[in-house]
Amino acid sequence: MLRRALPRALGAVPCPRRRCHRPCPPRDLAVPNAAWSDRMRRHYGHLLSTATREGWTRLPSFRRAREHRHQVPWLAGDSDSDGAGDTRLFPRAIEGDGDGFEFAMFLNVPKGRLRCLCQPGPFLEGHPGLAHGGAIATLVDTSLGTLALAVAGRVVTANLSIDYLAPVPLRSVLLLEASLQRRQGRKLFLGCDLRDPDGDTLHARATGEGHGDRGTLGTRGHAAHQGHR
Ligand SMILES: CCCCCCCCCC(=O)SCCNC(=O)CCNC(=O)[C@H](O)C(C)(C)COP(=O)(O)OP(=O)(O)OC[C@H]1O[C@@H](n2cnc3c(N)ncnc32)[C@H](O)[C@@H]1OP(=O)(O)O
Repeated sequence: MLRRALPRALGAVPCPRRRCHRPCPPRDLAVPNAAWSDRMRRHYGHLLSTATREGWTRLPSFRRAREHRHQVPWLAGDSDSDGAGDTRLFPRAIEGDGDGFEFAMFLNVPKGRLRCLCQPGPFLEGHPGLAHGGAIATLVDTSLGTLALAVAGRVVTANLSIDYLAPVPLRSVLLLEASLQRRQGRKLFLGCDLRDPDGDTLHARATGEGHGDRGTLGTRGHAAHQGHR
């Protein structure tokens, strides 16, 4: 009992597979794995190689929201409220490499932009062979949410609107390009396109609205984002 209680009391993360209760360092999931297609690897390599020169930062990505706290300390919610600690960040809930959402994000705060390279896996099926609309919405919400958090601090999604323009085949490669469009008080208005990075297909276009806490939005956001008002 002590073996289980002690790591939790110290804030250690139990092994996600529950095979042991030794602390596990969080694994960065936004890096190539065996399930990434050659196309996914090629685009990732290109984004990574040009990132620093063009002012983009690759964001690490972990299984649980709280594992992002050092990087995103203004995540809403209470990290103690998840009881036994067995939580998953929704787009990272499917554990098999390649089965769910494979994605890597690149952020450019001064420009108010985020890129998300993604490969939807077979467990995200809607119509046979095609990605579920809810899975696409998850990618959109996660991308717009991450951008909003980065530029403005503590923000939640108030509104999301998606035009689904062309079906997304499972295991395809997609590039989501998001940008902050404007700000109005505590509200952030964001938009994104989801495209085939090698072709002309625009799969989806979305807009989202994020709302900040009273008193939060405007301090961090003002400093980071004067150019986007
Ligand atoms: C590294 C890890 C990255 C993880 C990224 C994850 C990103 C995930 C992001 C999410 O999915 S967050 C989860 C989904 N969202 C929520 O759970 C939000 C739940 N809703 C709320 O908390 C509140 O309803 C909300 C903060 C959105 C609004 O509450 P307020 O108390 O600020 O609203 P209020 O009634 O005072 O209205 C303020 C203004 O907002 C407007 N408003 C309220 N709700 C709205 C709405 N839903 N859509 C658009 N506008 C809205 C309202 O009309 C009004 O406009 P005006 O100022 O012009 O009068």
